Amino acid sequence: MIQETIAKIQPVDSTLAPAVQNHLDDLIKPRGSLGMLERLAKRFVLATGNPHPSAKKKRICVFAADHGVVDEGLTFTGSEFTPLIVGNMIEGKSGVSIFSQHVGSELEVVDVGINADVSGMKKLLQRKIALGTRNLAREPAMTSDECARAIAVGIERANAAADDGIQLLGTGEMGIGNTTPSSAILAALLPSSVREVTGPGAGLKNDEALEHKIEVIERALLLHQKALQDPFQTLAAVGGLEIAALTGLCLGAAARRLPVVIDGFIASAAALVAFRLSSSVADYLFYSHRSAEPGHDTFARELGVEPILQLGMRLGEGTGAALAMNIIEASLKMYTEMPTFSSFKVENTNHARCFPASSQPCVY
Ligand SMILES: O=C(O)c1ccc[n+]([C@@H]2O[C@H](COP(=O)([O-])O)[C@@H](O)[C@H]2O)c1
Ligand SMILES: Cc1cc2nc[nH]c2cc1C
Repeated sequence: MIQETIAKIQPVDSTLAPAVQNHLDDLIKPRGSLGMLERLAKRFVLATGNPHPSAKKKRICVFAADHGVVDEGLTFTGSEFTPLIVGNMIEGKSGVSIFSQHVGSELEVVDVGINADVSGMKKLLQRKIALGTRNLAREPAMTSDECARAIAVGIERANAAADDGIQLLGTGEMGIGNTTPSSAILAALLPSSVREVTGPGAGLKNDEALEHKIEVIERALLLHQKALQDPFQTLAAVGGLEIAALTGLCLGAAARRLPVVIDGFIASAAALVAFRLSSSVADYLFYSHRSAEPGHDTFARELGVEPILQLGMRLGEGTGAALAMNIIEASLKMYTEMPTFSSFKVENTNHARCFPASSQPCVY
């Protein structure tokens, strides 16, 4: 299923880019004056191939799972918070539930590996693969089979969204301990030093706790050195079930030409794996916000991506993805609803781009 999906992912047709840019430049406004909104609309039109784009139908897919590596004492809270927050999510009470309602997005919450019996949570999609991962500091977090099954759940949810007519997908996750596998993935696949991509996650007691987290990840990367040659094996060795599902969501969505908003730090690690499996995935991804988790800046710089919001957020769950969805939707309304110079039969004033007049070329 994974290889089949990857085979379907096509790069966008960049020969359409000049026509899209011409339309943006014909909209009745000074050229480039809507800044990033213009780039967002262009990316969306190219991703979907639809000259009349819409993001009215939105869905955030949250994957939840636990992590054996919490045994190393790398988190402020215990794994019991994972089912607790997931319970809040499905009852409309967590950060992502409130923000997704605010922006008019559907919310889907999927268990792929919570270390608790959550079968009584009726609004939770039950796709449990294991009761969390194994401790990646001592052994591979997942078997290849578990990792492939988690990716397949993500692909399944992307296909379900596309079949339901969803026009914009957002990622979300919940999993105490999941910044550790995310940092390990970034360090292995960017690549970068562990220190540069490791931070406090949801919270750490003190600087020594951060040093301990760095040391555990460095040790894990040495232990799994062989696996790090390959993105799938890296994901299995040092990743997480929800991270693998998010990788699958990115792959599945790209195969269906369905744009995806990547939430913060953890989702970015999942997107990186997808990108390393198929570089064309990048054409379908948007990045909601600059996570306050320090390693996110390294990720954004190395991949040359442009997060939309900068609000000091580091909650995860899909909170940033929810907020950025409305901005992307606004950019599409600009693209489809704003009149053009041509329609008014007035001269396009865009040759007078700079004010005050300057001998310097304009940069947009
Ligand atoms: O996505 C982010 O930018 C982000 C940054 C820090 C923490 N989180 C959330 O906090 C949890 C992971 O933090 P930790 O310290 O338990 O590894 C997990 O449930 C994430 O949703 C999320
Ligand atoms: C309370 C809490 C809420 C969260 N939401 C996402 N990760 C989280 C971690 C904690 C600890």
